[in-house]
Amino acid sequence: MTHTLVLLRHGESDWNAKNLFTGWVDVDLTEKGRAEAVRGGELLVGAGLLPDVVHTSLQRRAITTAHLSLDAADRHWIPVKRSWRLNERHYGALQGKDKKQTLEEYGEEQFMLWRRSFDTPPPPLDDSSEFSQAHDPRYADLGDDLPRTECLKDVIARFLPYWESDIVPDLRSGRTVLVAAHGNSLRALVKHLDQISDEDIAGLNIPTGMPLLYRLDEDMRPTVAGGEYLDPEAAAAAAAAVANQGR
Ligand SMILES: O=C(O)[C@@H](CO)OP(=O)(O)O
Repeated sequence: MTHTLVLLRHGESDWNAKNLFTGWVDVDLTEKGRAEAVRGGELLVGAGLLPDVVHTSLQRRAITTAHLSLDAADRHWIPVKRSWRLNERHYGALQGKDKKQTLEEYGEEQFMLWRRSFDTPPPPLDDSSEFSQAHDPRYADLGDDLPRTECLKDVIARFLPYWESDIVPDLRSGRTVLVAAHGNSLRALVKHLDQISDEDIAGLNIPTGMPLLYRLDEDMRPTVAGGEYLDPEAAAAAAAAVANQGR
């Protein structure tokens, strides 16, 4: 018997469209992003994949994507579980900065270290910044867990406890599980599932609004390495566009 997991990165956000580092800043979807979310739901229906439960972050772009795609699949009524542990990687002092300008200012090597290295976080964001979440009521209970910056390694460390405590039990109970989250929080999960090395994960990009299906065995290992995008051609083109951001 296999377990069914569908990963969905949110549709295009306002700051994806503006090419700004986003992280924990709570931006909305663009009209294109909303359409991507609806299409994601239609792809689920077309593949006969009807989620029984959805897990999302505490961020609007993932919450709205989950709602729009489930609405399109007539599954708007399923239970929802939300956790900050599914949030996008905190981008530290880069939050709110233009990707192209950052690339020009710091050069290709530093830019890619901050964007895709496994263990180099950007400089921390000051609590007084307009892009800080230090005073955001939804994170009031986090205490010392509230990040001021994160690298992918940090995201894995805060995501995996939730994977084990909340998502794996839903999968083991036979539910079809939808995880609606973010480019880098989903990269953290895919790295774990596919056991991708710290070096190779730098080359993996998750496109917006494209459902990615994993069938998992009893050990929660993928039966198909890398999973299967429901629309593989569109997903490949969209992933290449993510890789090229800033250029
Ligand atoms: O800005 C961000 O938070 C992320 C996702 O949009 O960007 P990147 O793909 O550069 O990690």
